[in-house]
Amino acid sequence: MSGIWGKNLKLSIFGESHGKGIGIVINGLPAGLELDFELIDKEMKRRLPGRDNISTKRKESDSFEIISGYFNKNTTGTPLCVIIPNEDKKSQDYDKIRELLRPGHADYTGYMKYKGFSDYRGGGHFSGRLTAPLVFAGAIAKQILMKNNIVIGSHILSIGHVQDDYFDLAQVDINTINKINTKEFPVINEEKGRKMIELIQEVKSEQDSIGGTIEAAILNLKAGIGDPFFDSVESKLSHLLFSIPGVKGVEFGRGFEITKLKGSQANDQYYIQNEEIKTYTNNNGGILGGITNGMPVIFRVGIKPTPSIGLKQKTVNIKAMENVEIKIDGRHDPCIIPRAVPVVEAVSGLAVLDLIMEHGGNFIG
Ligand SMILES: Cc1cc2nc3c(=O)[nH]c(=O)nc-3n(C[C@H](O)[C@H](O)[C@H](O)COP(=O)(O)O)c2cc1C
Ligand SMILES: C=C(O[C@@H]1CC(C(=O)O)=C[C@@H](OP(=O)(O)O)[C@H]1O)C(=O)O
Repeated sequence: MSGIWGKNLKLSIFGESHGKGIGIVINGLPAGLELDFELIDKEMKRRLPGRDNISTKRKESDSFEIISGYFNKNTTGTPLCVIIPNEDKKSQDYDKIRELLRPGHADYTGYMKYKGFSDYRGGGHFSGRLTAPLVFAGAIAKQILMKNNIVIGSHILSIGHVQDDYFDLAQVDINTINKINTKEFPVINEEKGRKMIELIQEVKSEQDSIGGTIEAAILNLKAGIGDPFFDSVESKLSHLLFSIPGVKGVEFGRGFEITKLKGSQANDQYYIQNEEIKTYTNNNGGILGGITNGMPVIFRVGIKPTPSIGLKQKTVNIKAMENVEIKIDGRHDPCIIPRAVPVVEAVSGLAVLDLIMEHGGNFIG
């Protein structure tokens, strides 16, 4: 069942973009955790739609209600369920095109899988809106990880061809992350950040959209976490990262660039610092044999241009079985990347928490 994920920490997401609400049930949280609502609010705001002129105009507050699993200001250890109401639905935009398949969105595949019965409004269950509950759950994971000194940070690495500086794979540290965290538009090179915003505004004025990449780092994961083969750290992270709508690629360390190197250039050579084993370089992104090696875990996520664009496109009417043209009105993100940054961090936190729980629950708390 696609809406359920996890081994030790189990997630079940539900809802549709234009239904009553969306939410998540989190199983496996430790009992006795006082939730950090300031952190949850902060993370939810980073993802919020309708917040600036480079995101969708749909205005949601993403205020949430915890239905179960929280009592007397503490998690109970039983399933924690949260609901986020949908407040700003404009379903008439979708009535007009209900039989026309939006190129690049999940209209056709969803129609085939659910035999035409799925809620098509606002992308239904496929909508990027369902990343709101993921951010809620991720904020709880981040809180638990932070107690254990594990920090996750990320920046926008590229929008179209405009490229930010890369993380220094072996040297990225808490100062780098803290500096990015203070920025509204999270980039290392602010000049490049301005160019990215200009590009998003340009494609928006052309009724088009643009894609890009996000680079993320997980700091202070001890060596020895993860498994070979099926539950490798890369597999666990990728599973959740590819669950984010619009994600088309994930690469670790030097990524595909490593294929162009010789072994002598690619291998991360060892040294000892303060009785800890480190590597001079971090081309493998902190993972060897599916297991953490104590260096920062670094990866990049590639996200496609938003499928719903205002420009005319060729498509079909699935009821009439006719070739037609489609022009999509409505409130769409001209670029998904800025709003996906907290989502990438959230799902990474959830994957890491699940991995760590595998290594003994007493690590948490
Ligand atoms: C935060 C976020 C916001 C998104 N906003 C939009 C949007 O406004 N319009 C749209 O067509 N797609 C948007 N998407 C992408 C679609 O949901 C996604 O492309 C679609 O469900 C098909 O899934 P796929 O691209 O993974 O194949 C968004 C995705 C995310 C993560
Ligand atoms: C509402 C959100 O984003 C939505 C994601 C989305 C899609 O197709 O993914 C389509 C748009 O929905 P609507 O047409 O109803 O405005 C976005 O606004 C959100 O992220 O909270």
